[in-house]
Amino acid sequence: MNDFLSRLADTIASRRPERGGSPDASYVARLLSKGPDAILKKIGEEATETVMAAKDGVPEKIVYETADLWFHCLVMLEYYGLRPEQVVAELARREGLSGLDEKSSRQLK
Ligand SMILES: N=c1c2ncn([C@@H]3O[C@H](COP(=O)(O)OP(=O)(O)OP(=O)(O)O)[C@@H](O)[C@H]3O)c2ncn1[C@@H]1O[C@H](COP(=O)(O)O)[C@@H](O)[C@H]1O
Repeated sequence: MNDFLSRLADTIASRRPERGGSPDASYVARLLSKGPDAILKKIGEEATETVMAAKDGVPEKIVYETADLWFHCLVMLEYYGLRPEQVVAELARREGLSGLDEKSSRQLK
């Protein structure tokens, strides 16, 4: 999975206008060239569509909308010069740490 996300992130990075991505030929180039407000608006829309799909409970719709959401998050990460490997590394750092334990340690601080 990590390999695929890395490859997709590389494709997205290659669509940066300064790397020759053309807004006429590429959805990603078009979205990157519109800037952060347009990218973040798409994430908001896709998050809402994911929630609605989950409420409907149709597995294919949940997978489809979650893919749209993840994809647009990858575009957002690229816009800010970040990589999916960094998100996976953060999840890996949390592996085995109960969310409840983490929350109570924060409340002690
Ligand atoms: N995985 C995706 C992917 N998932 C979703 N989308 C596009 O994201 C858009 C989702 O927006 P909506 O569903 O809201 O549809 P819409 O109403 O047409 O969108 P808007 O006009 O509102 O932006 C659609 O145009 C989808 O085609 C994607 N576009 C590209 N990719 C990947 O990115 C690569 C590079 O794409 P290009 O930059 O277009 O070459 C592709 O080879 C794919 O691997």
